[in-house]
Amino acid sequence: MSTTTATTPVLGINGLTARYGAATVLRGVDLQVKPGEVVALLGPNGAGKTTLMRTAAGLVPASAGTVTLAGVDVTRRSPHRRARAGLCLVPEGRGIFPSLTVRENLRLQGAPRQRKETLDRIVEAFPVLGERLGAPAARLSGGQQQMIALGRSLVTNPDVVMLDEVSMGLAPLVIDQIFEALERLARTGTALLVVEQYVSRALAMADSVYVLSRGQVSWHGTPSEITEEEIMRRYLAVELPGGGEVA
Ligand SMILES: Nc1ncnc2c1ncn2[C@@H]1O[C@H](COP(=O)(O)OP(=O)(O)OP(=O)(O)O)[C@@H](O)[C@H]1O
Repeated sequence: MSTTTATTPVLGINGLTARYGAATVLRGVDLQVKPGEVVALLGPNGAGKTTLMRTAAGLVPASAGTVTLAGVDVTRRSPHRRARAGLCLVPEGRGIFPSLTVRENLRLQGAPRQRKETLDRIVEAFPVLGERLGAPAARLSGGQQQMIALGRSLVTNPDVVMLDEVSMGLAPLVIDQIFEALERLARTGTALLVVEQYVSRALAMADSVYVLSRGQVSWHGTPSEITEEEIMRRYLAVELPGGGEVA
């Protein structure tokens, strides 16, 4: 009997290195998402956050290191098999099909037998989608389109969902709704790895925080161990009013 099961991460990233051609973008990244945990992944533009998620999902090959799902090494598995093993990526830009209806977008994944049940669950989480099931996704607002993307992540009942800048381009009120939906999702026990430009929102919901700088983890801890200001000033190189130094 294993005594490590309780702490085995749902998603384990170990010494991960990835490159585009000659450019190395991730350099030996270690990151763990434990069951049911919300992990925020922060860092300046170009640090490699999207690449980390794409490599975990199998869309970018790892040139060194491993990706594990519930302790199982999936580094050489296809994106499809990783999705079946419980990993879901909600990409930046939403990845929905504008000309298909809301219902069709939500039905693209998942076993046909469970479609009705799944659709009910998604509509329960995002009631506004229930009112627009027959409409082409292109006719929905940006926030509603993001709800489709999030809804699709529920279809396969994943153990861990990676969310890349889900608030991008949305109005504050809509972002509130999206984050409420994420918190509901987290409460059901789904682990989340969240890349988010709004540091305060990310810190408010995270159990664990990683800061990535130039493809390496530059800080890791809990939100109680760091302030938003410190992250902005030391790691994101954002000049704050009052003349804070830039790292
Ligand atoms: N398909 C690609 N081909 C070549 N280089 C790429 C590709 N995608 C990203 N890069 C480069 O890899 C580096 C990391 O990019 P990535 O998008 O992972 O960073 P990020 O932290 O997500 O940044 P952002 O916040 O701007 O999305 C950047 O220098 C970027 O220009």
